[in-house]
Amino acid sequence: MRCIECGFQSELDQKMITCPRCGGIMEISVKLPSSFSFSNLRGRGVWRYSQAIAGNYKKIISINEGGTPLIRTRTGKEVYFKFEGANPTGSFKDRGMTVAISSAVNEGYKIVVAASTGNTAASAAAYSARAGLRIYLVLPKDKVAIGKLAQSILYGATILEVEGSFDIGMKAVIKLYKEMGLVYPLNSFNPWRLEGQKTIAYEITEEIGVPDYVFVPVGNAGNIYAIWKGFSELMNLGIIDRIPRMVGVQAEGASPIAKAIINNQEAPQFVENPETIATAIRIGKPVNWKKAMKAIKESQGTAIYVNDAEIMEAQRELARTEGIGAEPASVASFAGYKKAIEQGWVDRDNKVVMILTGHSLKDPDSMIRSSARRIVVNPDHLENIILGDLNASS
Ligand SMILES: Cc1ncc(COP(=O)(O)O)c(C=O)c1O
Ligand SMILES: N[C@@H](CCOP(=O)(O)O)C(=O)O
Repeated sequence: MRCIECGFQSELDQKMITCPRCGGIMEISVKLPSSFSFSNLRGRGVWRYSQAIAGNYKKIISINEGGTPLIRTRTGKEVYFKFEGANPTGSFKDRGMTVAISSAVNEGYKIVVAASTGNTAASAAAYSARAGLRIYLVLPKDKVAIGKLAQSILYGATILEVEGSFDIGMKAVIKLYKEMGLVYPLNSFNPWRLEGQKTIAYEITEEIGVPDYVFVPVGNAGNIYAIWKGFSELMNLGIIDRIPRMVGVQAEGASPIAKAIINNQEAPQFVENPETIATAIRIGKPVNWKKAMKAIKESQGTAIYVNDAEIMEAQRELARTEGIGAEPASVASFAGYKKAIEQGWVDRDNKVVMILTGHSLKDPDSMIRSSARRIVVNPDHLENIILGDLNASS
């Protein structure tokens, strides 16, 4: 393990979450066994890749996460959507949560905590329930999509609401963890969680080989790093000979990393009051910014931002042309891809994967805002509507 801030190094230690020397964010290095081969793996989902997941797990808390569909666009091009909405609680967070909660259980913790814009909360609450752990969730008051809040309530979490943005809750959780060793933190500054999320890269590689580009929505910025880490591990072992360019996509009103990359700055300027319709990525101070920028730079990728109108248009287009329902933050990847095509730095013939991070049902309000054809009818004469349409189109 190595601290990304001060360079402190340690043997793998599953109790270690932040740097014991400076409190910074830790990276976990994994050397896959030289015998690693996709053809020898058994089972499906995250734990199919257990040889690659750092740590010891006497007991695994799983709800059969991962193994999500990689859906090819109906245009027939080599363009794919990795639909993370198909995870047990409807987002990619479940991949990380199975590993983080299993670590918490194996290390003897009884209480877990997370700050969240909603998806981490729902996932953490479900896995805590399955593990029999007590969970506290710190949420930005009135800023969490209704489906996610409903999930957290259903799974029995204690919900602590704070005024202001997610970043305030995130800071409070880090402080709580550092000052009160009793609680296990489930956010993505916990590097063990990212060990689960990196399996997205393993699944993509096993199914279609190496894409040219992977588009990832970026909020707290752990996932883009985790996916890059997965590809890097496979390349270090010689299973693949290159890694895809990682493209981070942020919402314009919450885009510190994208702006830093675009403006060629070493570090982002944090956003005090992030605003976007994509509440899941309404984050102004991403804790993993260093890891995300490393992933982008080392993969020779880039970052881009999209505005709320582009996000909502992408959500509609994805649903109405591909039949895939994803929440606003999720479709930032598709909105980013469309922009990259428009700007001409991605070609329609490139092999591309867009990560659709969460299910549309998470945020019903966003779907209801879409233009809809809703007609009050006489139930005895439904045919009038259809015949009228046929006449109009002939
Ligand atoms: C649906 C969704 N997409 C994307 C993200 C961004 O992921 P990350 O925080 O790992 O950048 C989140 C949460 O942050 C999310 O809930
Ligand atoms: N969108 C996230 C924000 C927290 O991210 P995390 O990956 O650090 O837990 C959420 O769903 O809460």
